[in-house]
Amino acid sequence: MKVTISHIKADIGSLPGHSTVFKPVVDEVEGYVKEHGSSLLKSYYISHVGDDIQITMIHTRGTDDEEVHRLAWEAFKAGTVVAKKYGLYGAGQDLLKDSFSGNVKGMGPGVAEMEINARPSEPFIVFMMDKTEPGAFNLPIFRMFGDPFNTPGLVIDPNMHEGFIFEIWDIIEGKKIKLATPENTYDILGLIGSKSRYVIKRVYTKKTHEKLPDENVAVISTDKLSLIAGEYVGKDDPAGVVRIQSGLPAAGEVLEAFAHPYLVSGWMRGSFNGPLMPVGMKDAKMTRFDGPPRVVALGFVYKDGALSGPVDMFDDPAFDGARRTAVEIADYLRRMGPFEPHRLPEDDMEYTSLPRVLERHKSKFEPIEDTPKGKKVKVATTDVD
Ligand SMILES: O=P(O)(O)OC[C@H]1O[C@](O)(COP(=O)(O)O)[C@@H](O)[C@@H]1O
Ligand SMILES: [Mg+2]
Repeated sequence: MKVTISHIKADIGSLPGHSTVFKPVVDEVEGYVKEHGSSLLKSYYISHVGDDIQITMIHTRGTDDEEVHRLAWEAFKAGTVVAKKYGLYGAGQDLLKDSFSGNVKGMGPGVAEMEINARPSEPFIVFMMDKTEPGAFNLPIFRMFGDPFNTPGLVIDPNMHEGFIFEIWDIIEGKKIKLATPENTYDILGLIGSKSRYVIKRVYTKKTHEKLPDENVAVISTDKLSLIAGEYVGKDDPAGVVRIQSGLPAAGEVLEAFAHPYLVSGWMRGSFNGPLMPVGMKDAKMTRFDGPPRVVALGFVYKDGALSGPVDMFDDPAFDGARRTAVEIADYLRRMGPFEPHRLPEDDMEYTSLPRVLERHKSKFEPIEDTPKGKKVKVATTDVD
């Protein structure tokens, strides 16, 4: 039986700054989905991380379905009315267009969706991040599906041993490529290490890919708000859906990818590198320096139209160590103030509000005589005999 998992999220207002959602707004979004979604959806779940409201929907209408996307859009619109009533900060922030036109893609909300042939037991985990960007998923998704030091199933389980296919998007030039592990491992890493440009969009199993080319096992939202709006309008806090078990990484293998709080771009004003802290829902609010960036994992099982769960997977003392390390890294980095590498490199700052500040000094720069002008050069590669 084919089903679609559609996860659509947006920041439509928060309090007191960009810390967390406001219950009456979440209730309004939930109420809208409940009232208007009954004929469209088999099941749904509303959650939130930081200032983003997250709608997980199960239906049989396929990806990019106009009515499902409209439902999410209108639910966010309804929530925005409540956010405005209470004067919440950034009310309606991610709804970048005035009216819905067929699909929420390119309109502000983030979307991660996949149409699957549901297995007899269909367990999956929804990961939701705040104060970071889609490329923050590159490292953990690679570790889950490509790194045997994270996922022993790649070595031990004959159903995983062949490896996986990664679909990688160049979100600056709008191009994509599929590369497979283990044979293209180094090339994949060569691309996805540049996480502000190359982002993993989907993962496929090799076994099913030829016969069922659309059947994916992981999908990430890759929407870049700044590229859509043409200016900085908050970060592009991403979400992802990862199917697990039975020939795929186990629940514990996908969670393990977050046990080391690696650095991601985002945090304060979308302009700083900071550690990604795995937290349970009770800690999914952004405080210190508007962060640190956080990730929540909700585990579900789908069967015959119904969703069981969720289980709040990072709400577990086993991740206390990761949280402690994240706080230590935050302490260390914060001492650098506005300096790189705590602050993002110059190229990434183009997508923030800094250019507007520096613009006023542009005409005051004077040439320095007799100084070679620096320009980026390509390093020649030497052929090895
Ligand atoms: O200039 P403003 O409107 O106060 O916005 C600054 C805010 O933007 C943010 O980068 C927005 O974060 P989000 O991407 O989660 O919306 C916050 O860190 C910061 O408080
Ligand atoms: Mg956010």
